[in-house]
Amino acid sequence: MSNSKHIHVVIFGIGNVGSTLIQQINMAQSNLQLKHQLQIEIPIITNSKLAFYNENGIENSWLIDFEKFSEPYKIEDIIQFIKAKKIKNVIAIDATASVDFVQNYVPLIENGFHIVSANKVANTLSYDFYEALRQSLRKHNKSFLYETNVGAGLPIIETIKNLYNSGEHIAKIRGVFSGSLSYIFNEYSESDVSFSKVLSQASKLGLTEPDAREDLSGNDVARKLLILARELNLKTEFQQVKIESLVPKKLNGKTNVQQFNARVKELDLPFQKRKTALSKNQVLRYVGELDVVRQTLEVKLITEQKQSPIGQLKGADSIFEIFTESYGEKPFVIQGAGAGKAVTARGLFSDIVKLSNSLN
Ligand SMILES: NC(=O)C1=CN([C@@H]2O[C@H](COP(=O)(O)OP(=O)(O)OC[C@H]3O[C@@H](n4cnc5c(N)ncnc54)[C@H](O)[C@@H]3O)[C@@H](O)[C@H]2O)C=CC1
Ligand SMILES: N[C@@H](CC=O)C(=O)O
Repeated sequence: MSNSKHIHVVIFGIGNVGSTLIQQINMAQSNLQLKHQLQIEIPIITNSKLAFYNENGIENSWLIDFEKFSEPYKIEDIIQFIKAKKIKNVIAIDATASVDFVQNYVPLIENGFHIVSANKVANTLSYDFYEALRQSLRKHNKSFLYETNVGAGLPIIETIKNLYNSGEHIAKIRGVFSGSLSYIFNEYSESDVSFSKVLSQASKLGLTEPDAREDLSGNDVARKLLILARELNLKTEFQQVKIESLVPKKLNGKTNVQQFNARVKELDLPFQKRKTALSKNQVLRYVGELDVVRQTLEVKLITEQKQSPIGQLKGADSIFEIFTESYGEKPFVIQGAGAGKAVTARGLFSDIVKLSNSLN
């Protein structure tokens, strides 16, 4: 036990992904110890308002402990606790979808935290923010891993980075980038169930964003495209992504999530019309395309032949077709579950282990 490396993980956001990560870490302890001489402790867990602290690491009773003993917090309280208890090797996990939370990244980095994030927001704000974050990481010698930002647990970002760093010329990345939209259109195209019902199933399975309009508006796919573009050193902004939104204007903007959910049946008729217009061999798919040569990014709903690789997708699978110089006309393809709490939490866990291996 004494030779183990101790890693401390502070989890922000204990929803679908965050709570599954806690379960996966708890279940993997003896294996991590045996194979990697690694002990991962979780001294703090939080939701948007409350934090629960245990300097020795939360226990299996964490859910009840959180309900009973959590208290309101500010980010300074978290930093202060870690400092006061002299806790080293600390990784902040962002398992929120919060725009506000990413403003904490730089203060966390300045106070010794590494970051592992499932939240796409930090990588998709302005390019100035993107750069400032990386400057802070370099200055404080800290790491920021975010493999789950694109394709959940699939190794997309690392693959793209490795290809790019080895000088491979990537011309285009095309595919179905969203697990939830994949599930929605795979199910909807094949079944007689209404669009709103399929959407609600996707949400119950933990596939959608906390606000499903983030998926339906195309914003979530646009973010993924932008993240990949920036990995390829394109200084692109979110506003440059051409987006086809599937949310009618009247349900966007002025309605909140609850109001949208209450009126979601209004989506049924327009989607039924699109479905009726399909021939027997066609399906609907929401695709993204990053054309690196032209520097264009576009996300849209298309009609696809059932027999094509994109047309054949099942479940919540994503597919990424990567066109490069060495692979020629035939793309290099990565396919698999592109959303879901278990695969996403596993992706975060892999980032934690990867980062831990680089720490002393
Ligand atoms: N569910 C999935 O399949 C995938 C999710 N992701 C990303 O993972 C993140 C989490 O997704 P889910 O767990 O499905 O969402 P969720 O809605 O189930 O959980 C989000 C949690 O974040 C908490 N939260 C919100 N604002 C916060 C703040 N300022 N500080 C601390 N906690 C805050 C909420 O209270 C909630 O506990 C999102 O960014 C999502 O895009 C990424 C890949 C796949
Ligand atoms: N809503 C997203 C979740 C993961 O990023 C998706 O469906 O891909």
